Amino acid sequence: MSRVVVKVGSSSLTTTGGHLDPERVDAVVDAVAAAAARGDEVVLVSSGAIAAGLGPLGLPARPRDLPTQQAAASVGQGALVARYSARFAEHGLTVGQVLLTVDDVTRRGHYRNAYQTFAKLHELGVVPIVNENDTVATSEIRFGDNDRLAALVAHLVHADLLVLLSDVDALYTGHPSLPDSRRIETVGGPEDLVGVDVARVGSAVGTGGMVTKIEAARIATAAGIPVVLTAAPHASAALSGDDVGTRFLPTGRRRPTRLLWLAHASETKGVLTIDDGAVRALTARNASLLAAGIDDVAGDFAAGDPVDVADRSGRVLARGLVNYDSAELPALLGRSTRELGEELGADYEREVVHRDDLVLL
Ligand SMILES: Nc1ncnc2c1ncn2[C@@H]1O[C@H](COP(=O)(O)OP(=O)(O)O)[C@@H](O)[C@H]1O
Ligand SMILES: N[C@@H](CCC(=O)OP(=O)(O)O)C(=O)O
Repeated sequence: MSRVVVKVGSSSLTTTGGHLDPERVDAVVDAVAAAAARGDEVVLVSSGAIAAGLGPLGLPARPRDLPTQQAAASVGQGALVARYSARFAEHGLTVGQVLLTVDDVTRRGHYRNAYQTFAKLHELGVVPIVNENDTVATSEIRFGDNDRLAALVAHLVHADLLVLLSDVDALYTGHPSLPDSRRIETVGGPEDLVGVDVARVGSAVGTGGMVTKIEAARIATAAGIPVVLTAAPHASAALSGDDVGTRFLPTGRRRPTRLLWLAHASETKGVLTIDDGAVRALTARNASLLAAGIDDVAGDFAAGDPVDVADRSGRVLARGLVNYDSAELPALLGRSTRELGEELGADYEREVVHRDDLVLL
């Protein structure tokens, strides 16, 4: 038995007219249901909420402004899940909708919640259908794309495989419409992507094109999870382990889950610039970041927010969840923990970023 995260893009589920294409949704469901029948646990990360909401709202194209995108997502997500529920039910399977925002997976309490939700759904034999919570996500808190969301979910649920389904059957050396472009069968590491042209944009309804898929594959493979990228009609073959599409091999080992979210999912709210001694403490000794090693604070953040940690040249070397508000930090900079404790009370002896909340990049 293996645990698989399958991500399907907007262009594989909807018509150009902005409606769901029931036959294509059904084909994805049938492939997932067949894998579930073999004993696999599948999490489906499905885009398509915005694309499926266009037709019902009479919108001719994907709107540019956030409020209209949110409205379209609100309409389309319902239609999407209704169709999924109906088709999975024909296979005797129940689906559960999971809508995530960045906060759900970077804040400690929320993160545990998300993990437990997936664990319970699996225990109950439910197929989770995940999307970003587009109707409430604002521009600052958006994952940005579902390819990355799928990679992070794959890590969260300890998946053995991530399958990215798109409207193109593989990664090609250049845009697939160009005559010289060839299919890339295997990507063993970043060196295999040198010279591969992914610059041209994707479909009209999708968001990321190939760039976000490669980024998602990088996140998943770095965490030890292999990735197969192929077209939706090959879903069944990909889930059976056949040689289709492009396979990205693992390049690294699993890391603690919450820190992976922190490294890849969060939009940071500020920057702490640290001195050379603090750089050494963080990188060589895995130490916590103390006020004494901080030169400068930029941004507007509250305790608990994710921030970048940069050296004096401005290079970002770590990310962490900060323990103080941006307003109270400047008065603490450069001062020892003991001094702060004596002057301001024990509450000020806490690290600025605890090492458990810090991930080196
Ligand atoms: N080197 C490449 N190999 C494959 N596809 C590419 C490449 N460069 C750009 N693309 C484009 O990326 C598109 C897939 O991205 P996108 O439309 O965002 O998909 P989805 O909606 O499935 O997330 C393909 O249809 C293709 O036009
Ligand atoms: N959350 C958005 C999808 C965003 C997205 O990444 O789309 P796609 O590039 O088609 O995977 C939606 O459901 O419309």
